[in-house]
Amino acid sequence: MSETQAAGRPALFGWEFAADPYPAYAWLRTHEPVHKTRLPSGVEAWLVTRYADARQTLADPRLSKNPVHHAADEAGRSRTGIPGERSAGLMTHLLNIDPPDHTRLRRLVSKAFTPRRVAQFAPRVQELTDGLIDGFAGRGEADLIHEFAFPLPIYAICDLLGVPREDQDDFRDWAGMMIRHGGGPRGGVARSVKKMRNYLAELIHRKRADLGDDLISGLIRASDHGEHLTEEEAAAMCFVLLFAGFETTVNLIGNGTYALLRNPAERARLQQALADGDEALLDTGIEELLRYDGPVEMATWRYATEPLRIGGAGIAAGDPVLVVLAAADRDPERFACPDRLDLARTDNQHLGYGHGIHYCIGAPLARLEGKAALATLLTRLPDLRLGAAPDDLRWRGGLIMRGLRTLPVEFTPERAGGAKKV
Ligand code: HEM
Repeated sequence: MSETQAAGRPALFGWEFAADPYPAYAWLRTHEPVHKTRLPSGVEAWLVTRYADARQTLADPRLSKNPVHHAADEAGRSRTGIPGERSAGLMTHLLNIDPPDHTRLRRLVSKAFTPRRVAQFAPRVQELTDGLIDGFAGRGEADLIHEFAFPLPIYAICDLLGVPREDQDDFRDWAGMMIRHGGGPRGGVARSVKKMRNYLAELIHRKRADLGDDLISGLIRASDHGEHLTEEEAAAMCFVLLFAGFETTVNLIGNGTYALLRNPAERARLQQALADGDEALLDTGIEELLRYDGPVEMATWRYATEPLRIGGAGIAAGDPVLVVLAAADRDPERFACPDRLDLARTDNQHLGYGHGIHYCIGAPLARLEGKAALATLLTRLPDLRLGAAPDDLRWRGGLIMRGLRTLPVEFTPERAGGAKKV
């Protein structure tokens, strides 16, 4: 790398970067596509920014998901995970393990996420979506993150797991603590994770005596039929479903709505298609919103188990590697006019759900929730508009996730429509 390139390299990880990281990623893709950086936490990691390299890296078995391969921590403790968690065993989950354990555990939950099984949730997701909109439709304004995007996925995941309705508000509070303090003061996160862990252990115990049709009961059945699933692994599974399925979906709804409000022509096109009863644009549109400004900015941590090369860069054994999905999905080598939002885009094999053996298991549920949320908002609140200037909006500062702290909106209450009969 020449001095001029180093001098021209834009700053990463500041507030300005959080608001719009795409110009910095475009620079990296061109000048240093595989770039070693020091993260705000002090950990050094490689950022992979080109689509072709990103896709290959996500599927490379020489990169482990197990933090014990992190060279910077000989004691085997992850400096990258949630604090206070490793000892509790909740971190021994799908995103932190490799085959054969990964293959065994993933097979156990994959049945819960077939498109057919997930489709059974459609009426409940629609009911939740309408109930939340009913809560603010008469007011003419709302914060769509806190009043809409945030509660929807948490209730949906609770239903999927089989958390009784009367306990779901506790879950909402714990999850809220995790989101609010993510990357900030650590005590709050550790406390809510501990509460969640204790609750899950107790729930698994209770379900054993009264099995139902939910995911936790399915996991218990599997463990009773010789699938070698320990109670700790079952709790870790519930935790990863919450952890991976919650803030991601919040951000799909938040970033997706924001992108539509900032692209009025595309939004009008989608609104018209929905009014005509044509859902094809919603199907391609949700994928485009994932590509254009997806919820997961970087895939989770990977560690080189041996020296290897990515896009010409030499990676040492033990080095952490972060695949920047947000950069790869705007790569002009792969996508025509990548910075343009085109809801009808069909050649759109984006990496928003990852790639390879860790590809998002919850994608069918996320699609269902994202489509219900956006279609219902645009249909019931036809003149929805931003309630703040874009420059006044703040983005969460975390490394992995990309999402807004708040999304103030306004609309005319008299024009708000009622819930569709399902
Ligand atoms: C729009 C919403 C979502 C997005 C963008 C998303 C994105 C992703 C991505 C990028 C990965 C791969 C991470 C990596 O390889 O480092 C992943 C994995 C995963 N996701 Fe999602 N996700 C979403 C929703 C969900 C939901 C709703 C659930 C479950 C309720 C879920 C459960 C999981 C799990 C368990 C994994 C780990 C799979 C494995 O390691 O085998 N996700 N997700």
